[in-house]
Amino acid sequence: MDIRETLKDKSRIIIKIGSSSLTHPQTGALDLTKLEILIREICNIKNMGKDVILVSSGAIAVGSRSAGFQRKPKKLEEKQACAAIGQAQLMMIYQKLFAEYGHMAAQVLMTKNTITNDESRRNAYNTFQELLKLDAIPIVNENDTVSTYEIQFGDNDTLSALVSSLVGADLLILLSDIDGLFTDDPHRNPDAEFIHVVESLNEDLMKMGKGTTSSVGTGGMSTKLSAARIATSSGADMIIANGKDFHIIHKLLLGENLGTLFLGKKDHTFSLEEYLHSINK
Ligand SMILES: Nc1ncnc2c1ncn2[C@@H]1O[C@H](COP(=O)(O)OP(=O)(O)O)[C@@H](O)[C@H]1O
Ligand SMILES: N[C@@H](CCC(=O)OP(=O)(O)O)C(=O)O
Repeated sequence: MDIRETLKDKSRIIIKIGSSSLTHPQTGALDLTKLEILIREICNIKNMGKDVILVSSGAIAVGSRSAGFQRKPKKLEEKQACAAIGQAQLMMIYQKLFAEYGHMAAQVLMTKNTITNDESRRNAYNTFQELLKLDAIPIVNENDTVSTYEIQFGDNDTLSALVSSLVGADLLILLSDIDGLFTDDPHRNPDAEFIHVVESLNEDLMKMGKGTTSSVGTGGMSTKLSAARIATSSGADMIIANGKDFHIIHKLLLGENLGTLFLGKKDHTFSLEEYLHSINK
């Protein structure tokens, strides 16, 4: 059987959208046409009886545009203020659009502490389980406004993989401004070649992921590959695909050969506890 065929059977799906996929490149303002499509795609997955969690970036990009910044703010307190403005705007739009299709959006803001502290992690786990039981669509972002080092070191690629591991998702989809993983950053190296499937993430592959040149993105490909390591070793498949047209979501779930597919490990080698121990050392 084609490995992509198995994507039809996924039942707990995390979708991560990067800032660059939510905003107009010329102005940085939200692309409302694209958002309408995103919400329809997600509601349709819910209507199939599957669980969906959306990890949405964009708070700083949207807030900084509203606050009149010409480019991504550099100072920490500026980013935090912009995140506060932008997150509220994003949630207002998500609430409205999901409600139009009869679905409930729920905001979950997390910090690194939510994952590293045993009690907070258990709380977060219980909340996710309950939200999914209630058929709500959790919309996750880092709590950028209050968590200083999150903004400096944090990125939603890693966060989405940790959420994927926490809730036992079977598929993580990262939608970005690029078709998937190339052998090198194609914006800098025109000879870079596209990689369709990654069966095992070795060190050579990890080195292919470079940072970002985008004016709104944060992690680039390197954080997406770290996310792939976490997600696949907790048993989930992961796809990096282009978020320029969100119709790609149902195409991926029908098994179309789009994006880079990272195959989940069958032996579930990832331990959230061990990972937390390693980042706290
Ligand atoms: N090996 C690679 N393959 C593909 N893209 C790469 C690679 N290395 C670095 N990149 C860069 O990563 C960018 C995507 O990351 P980013 O800008 O953070 O987007 P997002 O906001 O979607 O998270 C691409 O536009 C590309 O320039
Ligand atoms: N939490 C931040 C985004 C962090 C992040 O990883 O951004 P991106 O590289 O656009 O996915 C925000 O909402 O602005």
